Amino acid sequence: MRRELGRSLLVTPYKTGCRITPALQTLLYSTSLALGHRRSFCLHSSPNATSHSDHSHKHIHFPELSCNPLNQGFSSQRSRVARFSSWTCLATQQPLARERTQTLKMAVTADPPRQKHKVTVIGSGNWGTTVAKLVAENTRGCPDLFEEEVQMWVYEEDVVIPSGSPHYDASVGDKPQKLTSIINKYHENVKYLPGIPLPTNIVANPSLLDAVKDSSILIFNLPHEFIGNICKQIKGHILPFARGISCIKGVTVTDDKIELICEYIGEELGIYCGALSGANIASEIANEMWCETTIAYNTPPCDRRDVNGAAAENGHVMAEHRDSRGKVIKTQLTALPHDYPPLDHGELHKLFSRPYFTVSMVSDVVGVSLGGALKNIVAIACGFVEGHGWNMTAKTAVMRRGMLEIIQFAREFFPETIQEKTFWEESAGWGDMIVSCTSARNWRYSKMAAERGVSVQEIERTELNGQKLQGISTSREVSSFLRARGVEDKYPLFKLVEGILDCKVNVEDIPSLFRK
Ligand SMILES: NC(=O)c1ccc[n+]([C@@H]2O[C@H](COP(=O)([O-])OP(=O)(O)OC[C@H]3O[C@@H](n4cnc5c(N)ncnc54)[C@H](O)[C@@H]3O)[C@@H](O)[C@H]2O)c1
Ligand SMILES: O=P(O)(O)OC[C@H](O)CO
Repeated sequence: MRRELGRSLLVTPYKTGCRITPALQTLLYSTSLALGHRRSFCLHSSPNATSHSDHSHKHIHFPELSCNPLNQGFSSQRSRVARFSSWTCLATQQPLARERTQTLKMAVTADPPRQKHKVTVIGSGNWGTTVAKLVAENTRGCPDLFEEEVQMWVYEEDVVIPSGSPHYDASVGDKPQKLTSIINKYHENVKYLPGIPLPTNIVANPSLLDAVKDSSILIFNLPHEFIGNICKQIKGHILPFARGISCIKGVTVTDDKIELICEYIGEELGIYCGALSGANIASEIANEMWCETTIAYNTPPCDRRDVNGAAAENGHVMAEHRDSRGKVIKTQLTALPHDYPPLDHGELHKLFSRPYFTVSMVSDVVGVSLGGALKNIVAIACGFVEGHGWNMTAKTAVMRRGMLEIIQFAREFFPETIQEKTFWEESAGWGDMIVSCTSARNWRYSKMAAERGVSVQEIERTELNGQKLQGISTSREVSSFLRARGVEDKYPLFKLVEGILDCKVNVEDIPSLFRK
């Protein structure tokens, strides 16, 4: 085999009986990715095969080759076999040497994807807008996979542009304007992410149903207390094969049942939804300061493609997908149609990763979701401790004990699938714990509350300009869930935070709680 890098030309040395080794397969595949084409051709290693039935040989994904003429001798629509006498490299439009190619057989197992994924971000707060920014940069950079335009649903508000803003218009003065109009006109979310220029392919949309229409990728990114209402509104109005990623840090507690937000979304909408979480401060990422994150996504069986990129099945299929408790989900998932590009770890990586945003793909939705949700309770505890006047040593003790309670919680309530290494190895684990207890909002504003001697809720109302502290509601939800099961004493730190929020416990009580 010879590869002329300068011309991006791939030439294969197939001769009669030539075997496609795993090493060759890997090289062909990586070369095809590097060339950036997505075609679903496969070559057969049996050069003398004359019919469909002969092709029980190894297939390779060989996307940058086209044959000429393409439609010669196909035996069926979905699995086509033909003899071709000339091959063309799509990247160079050069024919390949005849003697090297004339003995090849080719099968086309699927038409190349014709659709592209349309992406909608639901939510436009500090993190919602930041994620919309990085995703929009990527949809622009991957036009073969994604539609360039990214819809961002905005909870509409009237906003006054302050006179110090470069977007202040004296003729409008202090008259309130719609936040969506401001974002679409100035490409800046002046309320939730001021000072950050947004890509022009983000469209702020005040209509939730219009924003999600025809989108195959839904990114949920708003405070967790609003997700129930959002799901109610969009249920039945999204593509049946849409897939979700939840960037929300929280849990859903209903009828003494605790659910991961991503699974709650999946159940409510009848789709599959993964989770993104990590040590991520929105304002830093919006300023393109480097950080890491973790995405947990278990590609549903019905979406899996074969090695050539072809869909296993087309249309509606019964999918046996398992949830975080190891049970087959009740929802009947609709498979991603085969004329859409696949949606697996590789594609999600392309959608979210940026030079300043390193993405690690995993399958542990429990570890990623609980790490992100429960660390907010610990961050509030650290804020109280520091506001009280104690320093890093006390905070470190709180963080360590907090992590132990998170792991204990995961073991106790999601024993079937939790992978504890997520807490140690991923950004969604210890990474998020550290950043949240040293520089994020839950820590910062609890500290302020303790210093001023007022409640955190009051600080949220007066200081956060509409932003939310997820730790307050998560603390209450988790405590009520633990109490309903009679196990709250096994989680002294979680119990303590609820007690301080309710002004029933003081920070000074912390050491005695742990002595017990
Ligand atoms: N900000 C961060 O640095 C950060 C980082 C990682 C994860 N997160 C998580 O991302 C999620 C979203 O947080 P955020 O920081 O983008 O939000 P935010 O706290 O900055 O903003 C609050 C948002 O809620 C919206 N809102 C207010 N009332 C609403 C209603 N009734 N219905 C729907 N929306 C309403 C507001 O319009 C605003 O967009 C949270 O779960 C948070 O924990 C945040
Ligand atoms: O600002 P917070 O406290 O909502 O936390 C933001 C992120 O979750 C930190 O990773």
